[in-house]
Amino acid sequence: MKIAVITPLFSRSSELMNELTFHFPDVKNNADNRLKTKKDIIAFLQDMDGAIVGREEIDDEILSACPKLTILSRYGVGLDNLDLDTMKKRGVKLGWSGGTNSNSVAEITLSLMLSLIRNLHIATTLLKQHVWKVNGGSELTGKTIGLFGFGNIAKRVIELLAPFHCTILVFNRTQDEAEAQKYGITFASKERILEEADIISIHLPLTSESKNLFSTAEFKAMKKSAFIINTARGGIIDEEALKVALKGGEIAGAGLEAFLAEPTQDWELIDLPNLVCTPHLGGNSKESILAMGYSCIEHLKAHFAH
Ligand SMILES: NC(=O)C1=CN([C@@H]2O[C@H](COP(=O)(O)OP(=O)(O)OC[C@H]3O[C@@H](n4cnc5c(N)ncnc54)[C@H](OP(=O)(O)O)[C@@H]3O)[C@@H](O)[C@H]2O)C=CC1
Ligand SMILES: O=C(O)C(=O)CO
Repeated sequence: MKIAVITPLFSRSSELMNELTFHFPDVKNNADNRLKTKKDIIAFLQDMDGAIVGREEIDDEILSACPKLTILSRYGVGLDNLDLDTMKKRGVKLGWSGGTNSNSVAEITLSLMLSLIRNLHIATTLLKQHVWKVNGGSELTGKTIGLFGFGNIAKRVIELLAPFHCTILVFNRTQDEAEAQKYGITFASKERILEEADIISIHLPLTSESKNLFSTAEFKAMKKSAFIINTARGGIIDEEALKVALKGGEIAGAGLEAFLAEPTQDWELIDLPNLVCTPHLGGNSKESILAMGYSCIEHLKAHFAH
């Protein structure tokens, strides 16, 4: 079987590459990230039986040009870059690595929460400019947290928040009351969360329903003292509206880990003092790099064993 590794992130780990080539000796690797266009991806995938993909866009045009492909194993969790309908139509299987990076993202979410509420990002910036200004913010303990999504990452965030005794309100598509009791949360409407939350954190996939879920009206409905965090996908927050809200003091601050365009070039947004930001590193701890990779290899092994 010929396996393509499209995402250069996978081959950062020699352990993963060794394991993959042990099971599949015929591996083509995009280690130097040279696939820049759709044409490049098609040429790379053309003769392949399976592929490990990161966040590269794989659409109908690519799939129809690569008829030998029978599985895409996703190195990561979000599926917004894959045309799932076409994959189904063409009988291309999906290897999904759900949960493999949830602790990693949840820890970054907690870091962003603490940074925002205790002013760490602002204090760091000022001190590096040799300005000694003391503003220790508020404590996270006892605050009301609004989570959008109740999947693997949101549930891990809830577990990590346990020692902080927060009130946790959750907006989700489906509402399982037994799970709500288990996690000690309350399902709530978007409106209630906007009105009551001290920190909102987004853990939804990017879909047509979640695109621009947070825009001007939502920021106006939030408390002026509230913060918003997005570790999910750019596009769920309207970045133009966010800039206006952050500049105008409609909300107190934001934590962004995912951006509309990545790498972002929106320096007007990045330079805002009440923004704390990371370059989409949430799912990339040493531990999750291995967990995502081994999950991909297991998908390929199971698929080609049949
Ligand atoms: N920054 C990073 O490095 C990473 C970012 N991510 C992003 O985070 C997202 C969430 O990850 P994860 O928790 O693992 O995913 P899960 O699939 O475990 O959870 C997704 C949750 O979103 C809910 N949901 C889906 N669509 C809607 C909707 N339209 N309205 C309300 N709720 C909805 C689901 O509801 P239901 O219970 O009904 O299915 C589910 O609770 C990923 O899709 C990805 O984009 C993921 C990993 C790493
Ligand atoms: O798993 C994901 O979806 C990520 O964004 C990180 O790789």
